[in-house]
Amino acid sequence: MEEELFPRERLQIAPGAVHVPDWLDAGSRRDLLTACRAWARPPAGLRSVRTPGGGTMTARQVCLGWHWYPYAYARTVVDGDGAAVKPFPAWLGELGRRAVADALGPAAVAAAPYDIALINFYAGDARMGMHRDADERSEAPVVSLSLGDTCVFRFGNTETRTKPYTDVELRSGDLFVFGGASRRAYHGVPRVRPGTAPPELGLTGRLNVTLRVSGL
Ligand SMILES: O=C(O)CCC(=O)C(=O)O
Ligand SMILES: [Fe+2]
Repeated sequence: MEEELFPRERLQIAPGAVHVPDWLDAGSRRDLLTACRAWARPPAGLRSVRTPGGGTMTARQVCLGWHWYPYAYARTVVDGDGAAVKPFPAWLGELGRRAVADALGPAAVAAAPYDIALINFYAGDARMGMHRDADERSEAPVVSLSLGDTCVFRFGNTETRTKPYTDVELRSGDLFVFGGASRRAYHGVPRVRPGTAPPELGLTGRLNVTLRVSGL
């Protein structure tokens, strides 16, 4: 890996929202990618998400534990092949709890276990519009892990899709956690930088895994 001219430092972007660069070690990045490739296979595999307005999200998605579709959760892929959603593995929940403890401190770790993963795959210049993660009943922090291409992650406020917001570069191996006062903040991915994935990982494109507590 290329040396950074200045090491990237962990940064609180807003109260309860923290970016931790290079949180995943090399082995964990490889293991998570291998797992994502298996989860992407049918049944209940990677799919394009259609929105009620008639659009299609440019990032493709696969879910674990609960299936997300605009704008609710189900146990089967109700807007796809109808198959049962793949189980949410215990090791992923443990990773989520460790991430929250590292980013926000042990007191921020939710009592309820993580039970949802949404895995988004951004090919080429796919992106994601400003939105809130609002279909979970739990206020537990959302844990976001990134692999592959670098993106611009826009983290805003709880009131509007517009300014004020902060743009953060998320790179392969980075962790971003948002909970507390930031749990319902608008956020999105205005741009991915194609071709920026570190070659040693062997991923073309960008993967983002968010872990959530459903409260369902
Ligand atoms: O890809 C990302 O970094 C964000 C994904 C996201 O906001 C979501 O899945 O709700
Ligand atoms: Fe989100």
